[in-house]
Amino acid sequence: MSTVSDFEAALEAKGLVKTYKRVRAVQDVSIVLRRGRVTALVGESGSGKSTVAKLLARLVEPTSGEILLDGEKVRRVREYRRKVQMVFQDPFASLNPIHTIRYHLTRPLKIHKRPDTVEELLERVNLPADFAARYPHELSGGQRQRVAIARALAAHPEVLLADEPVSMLDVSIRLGVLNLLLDLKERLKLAVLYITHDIASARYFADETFVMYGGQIVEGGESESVTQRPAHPYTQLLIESAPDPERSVLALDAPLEEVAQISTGCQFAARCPKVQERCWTQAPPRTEVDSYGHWAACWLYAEAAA
Ligand SMILES: Nc1ncnc2c1ncn2[C@@H]1O[C@H](COP(=O)(O)OP(=O)(O)OP(=O)(O)O)[C@@H](O)[C@H]1O
Repeated sequence: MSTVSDFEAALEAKGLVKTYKRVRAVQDVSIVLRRGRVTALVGESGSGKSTVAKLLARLVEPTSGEILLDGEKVRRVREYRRKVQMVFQDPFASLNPIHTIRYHLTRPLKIHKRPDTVEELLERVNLPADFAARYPHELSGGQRQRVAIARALAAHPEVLLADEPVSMLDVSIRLGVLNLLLDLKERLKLAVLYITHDIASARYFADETFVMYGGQIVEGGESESVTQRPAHPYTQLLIESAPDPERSVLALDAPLEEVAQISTGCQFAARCPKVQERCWTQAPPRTEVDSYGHWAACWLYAEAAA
C-alpha cells in the first residue's frame, strides 16, 4: 500500500488563521496538497472551506500562518498565481458573456507566455475544437466548467483549487467533470484540492479527505478510511446525515458564526454527543487512529493514545 508521503508535497499550509472582525473563519488550519493526489476538504456551509481556498489562492491574506509552495515562501504573487490556479463553483458567473471561448482561453496563454493553442486546451478538457468560436451562452453548465478548467490549465499550474466545482451542475453531468479532474491529476501530476459539502463524493473522488468544522480541520486521512471508519463524532454525524441533505446536522444547531467565537477548546463541543469536561477549554490534539496516517482531533483518542 502506498503511503501519503510517497507523493511529493506541492503546497503546504501551516497554522493558517483568518479572522473577520469577531469571526474566526479559519483557525489553525494545516494542510498539504501533493502532486498526483486529490485532497478533499469537506464541511457544511460556513465551516470555512471557501476561506481556506481563498487563502491558498492568495486572494486573501491570512491573519497568521504561512504557505509554502515547493517548500518555499513565494513572495512574488504573480508567480504564485500562475502555479496555483482556482476553479470556482459557478460556471455561469466565471465566463464573460460578450466574449468567445477563444478569447477566454487566449488571454491566459498570452499572460503566461505559453505556446499551447486554444484547440489543444479544449482537447485537454475533452471539448471539440470548434467550441473556440462559441459564446458562453451556447454552452451547457458542464461545458462551461470544462472551459473554466481549460483556462486554469493554460497557466501550466502545479496546483488546482476547485471550490465546489460540480455543485451547481446537473447531477447527470457531475461525474463527467469529476472524472476529467481525476484524469488531469494523473496525466499532469496536478495537486488538486476538491472542496465539497458532499462527503460521499470525497470517497469516490479524493485520495485524501479532511473534514472541517467551525474553522478547524477535525479529521483527516486516506478517503477510504475517513469515510468508512470515521473517528470524529462530527464526521460520524456528517456521514449519517449524508444520504439526506435535508437532515443536515447543521439544522440542529446555533449558527456557525456564534460557534466560531465560543471556545478555546473543541469547536464541536456544544453539539457533540460524546463531549467531556476538557473539550470546552482545551483544544484536542491531532491523534492517529490507525497506522496509515488517519487522525482525528478529539479527546476520545488523545486519551487512549496517552
Ligand atoms: N469577507 C468576510 N467577511 C466577514 N465574514 C466572513 C467573510 N468571509 C467569510 N466569513 C465568515 O467566515 C465563516 C466561514 O465562511 P466560508 O465561506 O469560508 O465557509 P464555507 O464552508 O466555504 O461555506 P459555504 O459553503 O457556504 O461557502 C462564516 O462564518 C462566514 O460568515
